[in-house]
Amino acid sequence: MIKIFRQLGWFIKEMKWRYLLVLLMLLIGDVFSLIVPWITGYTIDQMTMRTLTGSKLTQITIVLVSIIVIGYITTGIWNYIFIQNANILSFKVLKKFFRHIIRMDGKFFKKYQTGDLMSRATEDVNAVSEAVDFGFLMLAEASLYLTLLISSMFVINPKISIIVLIPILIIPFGVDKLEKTIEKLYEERQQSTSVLSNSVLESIVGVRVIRAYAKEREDIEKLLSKSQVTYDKSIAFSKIISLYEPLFIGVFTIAATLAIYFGIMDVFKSNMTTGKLVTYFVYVMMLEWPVFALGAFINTLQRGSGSYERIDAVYNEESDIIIPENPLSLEKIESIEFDNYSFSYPGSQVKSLNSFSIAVKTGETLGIVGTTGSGKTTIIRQLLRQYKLGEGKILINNCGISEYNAENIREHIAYVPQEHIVFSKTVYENIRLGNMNASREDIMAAIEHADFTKDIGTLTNGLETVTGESGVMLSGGQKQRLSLARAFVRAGNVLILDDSLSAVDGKTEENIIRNIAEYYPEMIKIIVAHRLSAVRDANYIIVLQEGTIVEKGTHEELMELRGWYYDQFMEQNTMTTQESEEVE
Ligand SMILES: Nc1ncnc2c1ncn2[C@@H]1O[C@H](COP(=O)(O)OP(=O)(O)OP(=O)(O)O)[C@@H](O)[C@H]1O
Repeated sequence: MIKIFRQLGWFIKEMKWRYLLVLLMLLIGDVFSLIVPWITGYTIDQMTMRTLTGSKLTQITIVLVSIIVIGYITTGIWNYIFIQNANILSFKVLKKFFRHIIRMDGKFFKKYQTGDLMSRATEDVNAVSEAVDFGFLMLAEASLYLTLLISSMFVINPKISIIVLIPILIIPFGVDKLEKTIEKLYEERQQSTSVLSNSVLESIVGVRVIRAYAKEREDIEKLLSKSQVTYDKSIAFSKIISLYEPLFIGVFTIAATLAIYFGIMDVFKSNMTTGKLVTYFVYVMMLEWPVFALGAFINTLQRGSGSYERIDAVYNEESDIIIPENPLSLEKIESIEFDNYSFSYPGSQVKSLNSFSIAVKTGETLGIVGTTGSGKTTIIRQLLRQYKLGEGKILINNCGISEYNAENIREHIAYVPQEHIVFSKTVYENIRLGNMNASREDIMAAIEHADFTKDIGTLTNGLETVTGESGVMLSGGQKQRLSLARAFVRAGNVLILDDSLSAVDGKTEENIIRNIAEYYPEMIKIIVAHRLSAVRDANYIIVLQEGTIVEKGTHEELMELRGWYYDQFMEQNTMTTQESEEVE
């Protein structure tokens, strides 16, 4: 339980003045609320002694009204500060969370799936902020109120107060017994929630494929079984949590019974006035709230602590991409070289790149072709520093790639990935993401170079058309050209197309390749393709098989070799000729 204070110590320290103000407000509110029973007892004694005058009654009424007003103001202030604190903490935790995951590498995203990260960023962050809001409030309220109440009770009757305190001492033992079980059950519940979130996300994203393959029933059953696990875990957690309430209520009832019994005995023995007994009774009744608050706070803080651990686990994940202490500054990428480079993905024994060597410099085009799964995308991922480095060297401007900051390298690269990421924004905003400083003219030119202009006219609102979630409003070819236009506005030194022309027809591909050569002559171009026409004019073409370069040269040289490239080219050409004959 103390763990949460260690975990959130940094926040409490940052917000110490706010917390002190809250404590002051609570103290004022609590002291004033204790005066009410005291005044009640005093008034009863005045009445029984027949000394209560009209002016005394007016004074008493004024004091009581003032107490209500002060209580209202102090409660308003601490409430406001607590809610604000919770919001500030959520914001800070989320900011750190996103900053951290955005820097993570491929290994991290293999370990933490999207649904899991979403559940940590929502449910767990809420539980932590609830701990700061409701949990800390309960703690402050319970400890302050209990101290004040018990002290006031001691002032009235120390003997009975000692007897009342005895059952309250039972609480820490009960809490200690329950704590470990609660911690375990909470972690299990959160874990199953993460698994469920992930499945729900997968089903929503893949709903079209599920329908197309008539897998609705199987998918619903899969989701139901995961929901059942989460339900069972939640019930087990709630059961143990519900043990808290009887513990605290039981303690309170014992304390109240003892107070009533011994209090009446003392009045019979004339050790206490009736008014004092009434005040004492009210104080005992008032014990119920802080005793309950103590239970609620332990419960909330424990959940907050468990959730903080789940968030902290993400914070503690370190990227394999080491940031150099004194990175070299990269103004422009002029050359890229892989020298005898080998790489295996984390946890894999297979070499996805094997003794791979190639060099390309400003103005040149490198074409990468080969069988599927031969390592083409892996080369790009290594250049973009998405995974740890392998053996051998990758040189940028003749210096080791690890001597630069990964972000600095990426700044100069305009990259069109295989999977097109389109955000639910307008077409214009989607393209502008490539370069937020790009002018409208730059964007229009990029659209033209991506051969996308003719499509804009067919969209409902032209450039202002909202693409819908993941670009549902666009065809596959349109998404590809939108991604291309985004890369063209980037104004980097390196253009990487990872099979980015696969969804466009031959004519459009030809236009785009011609535009790249004409408008971006200074860039280093790396084109990964299955259709060989996309790399035909490249300065170097490499053919990959199982991570190894098996053929290398210009189009003409490779055709002379009569190897894989030649066979593939002939096959693709025959298919294209047949297709055009069929059209005719
Ligand atoms: N994250 C990963 N973890 C482990 N192995 C991976 C990972 N990504 C790719 N691989 C493996 O590395 C090899 C090369 O994959 P890569 O994506 O580079 O192939 P590719 O040539 O681009 O294929 P395609 O033409 O189908 O896009 C494949 O055997 C693949 O299964």
